[in-house]
Amino acid sequence: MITSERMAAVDRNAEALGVPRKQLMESSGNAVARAIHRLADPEASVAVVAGRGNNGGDALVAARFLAEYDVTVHLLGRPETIATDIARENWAALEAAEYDTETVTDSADLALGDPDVVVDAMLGTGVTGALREPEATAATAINRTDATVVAVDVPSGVDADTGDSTGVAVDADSVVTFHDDKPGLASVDADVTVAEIGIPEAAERFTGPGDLLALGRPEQSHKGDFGEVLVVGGGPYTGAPALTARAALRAGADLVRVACPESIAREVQSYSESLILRPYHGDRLAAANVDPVLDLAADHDTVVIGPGLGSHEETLAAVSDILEAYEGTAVVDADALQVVPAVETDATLICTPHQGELRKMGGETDEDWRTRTDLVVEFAAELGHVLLVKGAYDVIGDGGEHRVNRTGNPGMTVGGTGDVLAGAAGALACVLAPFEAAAVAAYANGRAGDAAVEDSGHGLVAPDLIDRLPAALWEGDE
Ligand SMILES: NC(=O)C1=CN([C@@H]2O[C@H](COP(=O)(O)OP(=O)(O)OC[C@H]3O[C@@H](n4cnc5c(N)ncnc54)[C@H](O)[C@@H]3O)[C@@H](O)[C@H]2O)[C@@H](O)CC1
Ligand SMILES: [K+]
Repeated sequence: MITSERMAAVDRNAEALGVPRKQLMESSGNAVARAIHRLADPEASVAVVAGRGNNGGDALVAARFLAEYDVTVHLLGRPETIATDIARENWAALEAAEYDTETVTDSADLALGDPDVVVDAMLGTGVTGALREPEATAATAINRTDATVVAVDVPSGVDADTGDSTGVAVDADSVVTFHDDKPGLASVDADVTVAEIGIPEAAERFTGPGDLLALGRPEQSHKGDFGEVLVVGGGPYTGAPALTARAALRAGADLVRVACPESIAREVQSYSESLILRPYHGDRLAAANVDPVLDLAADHDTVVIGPGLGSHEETLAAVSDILEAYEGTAVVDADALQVVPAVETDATLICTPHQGELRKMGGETDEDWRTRTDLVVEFAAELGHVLLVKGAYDVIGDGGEHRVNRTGNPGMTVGGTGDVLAGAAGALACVLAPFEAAAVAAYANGRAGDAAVEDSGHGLVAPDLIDRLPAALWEGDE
């Protein structure tokens, strides 16, 4: 099963892998035509009803694969209003080759006749709300025919994710859907065929630019759309929590506060004036700080706990107590990771170990790490949390899904890059589901590292990544 949002991401990733949308449209149209070959005898009459989006584009392609049939293509709307280049190109191809085409600008003008087959390609995953005109009238007209109705991707008017329809929807006999089944089709009373359209498996397995689509564009978001992050770190180390907090800010968080021992507050502040500190009593996290930190945590959208905390027994016990009582979303990094397996919590944790830390948590690693994503998925399931295991290939797993990130470079083994990643994950977890936040953070962090190496060669330091996070998250790669 794949949601519309994930489908759009995978489609974008396929494009980045060298398989552009127009190629996928060709495969989709071909698959629809093959379904018609199975359903109808040669010379049967086929009415293709195409909308102006890519769903319609699929059917415009299908028309070219139906030479044995008597095909008429009805385009709903003027050709100039076709929404995408690739659909428009396929319309132009039909026109140039003098296919039997009609444009319908007024719903009253739709003359379907009495076809043997109707191809419903008005709307697919791009539908929002109830069908408007001329689509609504066309849906009623389609439902009134005695034809076998073949819907492209989803019956028009049906929401691919929920199966809901807010008004009239096409009553299809059969549905040819692409790449993977859609959740909304479960409630549709029709034969559903899933057609492979040549999307490489890597477009789903590897993070790519499509994974960033869920973030939206910076101009669409406003201050307050992201969220507030609390970094709980520092003690024996002072640089780590500062890096984490600065990374969270650059990854979009509206506000980041650092809870650290008062003994190091001045030094943490010295890294950046923009950091807001909430110092707690003492020189390392300990039992007395648990309640004040929990109070602070309750006022934030996410918490990042671990960077620079050290592994003093008292500190680890305090981390356990905090995680047990906390109920929100937390990124757990560095020394704090080792307490996670024994912690019982209602919190949603994103754990970011490297392989050494993973072993310390009781997880299994393998030399051939790339092919052993199952180890991460299984251990994540055992923990009940999201795992982001850092390495040459980062593996992100949540017990069900997994994704592999291959951005980044050997220069990133330098200290502090993990702190940056944890901060980015904390910020992104304010706006994305935990698994997505972890995947996008890994992708962007690696991309920032790649950009840094490209700009200045090797000799990378962690702050180089921080400066490049906004571009890595919000700028296209074409
Ligand atoms: N990876 C993918 O996502 C792929 C998608 N493909 C096809 O592309 C389709 C999605 O294409 P699009 O994103 O262009 O979307 P659609 O073709 O589903 O619809 C977009 C158009 O419909 C209009 N519209 C939206 N809601 C409406 C309503 N309630 N009443 C009337 N008009 C409405 C929009 O203004 C827009 O012009 C899929 O369903 C599938 O058929 C395939 O070509 C292959 C790959
Ligand atoms: K459709």
